Amino acid sequence: MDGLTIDAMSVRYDDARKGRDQGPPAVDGLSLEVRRGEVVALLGPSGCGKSSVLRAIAGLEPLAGGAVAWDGQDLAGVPVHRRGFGLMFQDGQLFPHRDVAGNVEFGLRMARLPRAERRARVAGLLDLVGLAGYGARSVATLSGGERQRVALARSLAPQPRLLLLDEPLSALDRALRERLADDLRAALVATGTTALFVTHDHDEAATVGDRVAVMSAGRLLQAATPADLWRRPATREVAEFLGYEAFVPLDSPLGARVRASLGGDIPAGARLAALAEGALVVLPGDSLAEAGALARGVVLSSAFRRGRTELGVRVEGIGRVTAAARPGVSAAPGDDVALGVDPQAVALL
Ligand SMILES: Nc1ncnc2c1ncn2[C@@H]1O[C@H](COP(=O)(O)OP(=O)(O)OP(=O)(O)O)[C@@H](O)[C@H]1O
Repeated sequence: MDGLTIDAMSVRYDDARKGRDQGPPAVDGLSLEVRRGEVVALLGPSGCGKSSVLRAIAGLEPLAGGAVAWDGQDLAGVPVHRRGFGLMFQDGQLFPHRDVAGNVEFGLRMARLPRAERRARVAGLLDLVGLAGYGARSVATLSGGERQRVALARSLAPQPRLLLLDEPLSALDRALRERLADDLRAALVATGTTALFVTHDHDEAATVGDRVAVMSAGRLLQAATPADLWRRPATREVAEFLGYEAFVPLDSPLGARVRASLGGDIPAGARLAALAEGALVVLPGDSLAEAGALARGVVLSSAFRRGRTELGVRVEGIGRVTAAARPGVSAAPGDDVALGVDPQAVALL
């Protein structure tokens, strides 16, 4: 096997209050592979054990069970600095007394790379992360986003065989995070870097990762490409975590109408339709009889978000959902509306 193999990894912290080996482990028998050149996003809620997985891969945390291997070679007993892995954290942890180039160059000095080669590599990396010409700037004068770009260039500089990234964007504001997620992916792909990227944000995971591994309570729930994960979440828990907000049993009267609006394409064994935000669409006028209409609902709230009107609607048999309004459709709280379904935003479980 090429790249990283995590085989049934467990990580356990001693809890002085409960005594040794009490309670569930922080990481509980997790297996995952990251092939060479692949970027895998490890996605899960706060406290599910993502950072513990990274630290154990790096060798900063002992394994309570299982194994970590690189290219098929067990890393047990290999110290942190001999693993050839890089780490990047939420707060880039730059050296405040060095300028930008000095920060990026740090690992290359350690590796005793000749000066001319160091300079060339630093310039190339600053260009790659969108900071060409910033070399002589003091890091104290940089914005949060620029700092993380420097931190990325610094962790790419020694060409680690695996880069471990722990929520590197989570301290930034939303717009910046989205832009940096695109740039981060581009930099990893351009350098062919094998990477494991930890995040609690499903959009970020799908932007950065070739595959997304979903974790909950120390366990791996599913690993798949972003498109497969979104289309075929393995369980309701995965679907909920991806942002599916309502679930309709297919054998209910409402479920029958969801099936009808999806056409004939229902896999055997599907029991539940998961509706993403905006899967229900408010139709114009009094059009329950119109082809594609699904149900009626009462509008509870209305908000303009991301260029469209989103309505909070109460639907019998589902509860409160976020419905999108078709262009030209206006509805106010208290209105009784007809709803259709957007098949693209429905997954079957
Ligand atoms: N050094 C430690 N000592 C004791 N318990 C710890 C330690 N580090 C983590 N834990 C516990 O292990 C569990 C997993 O923590 P971990 O930091 O790996 O989760 P996470 O998914 O990375 O969370 P977050 O996104 O909030 O950083 C948590 O219950 C946490 O309280």
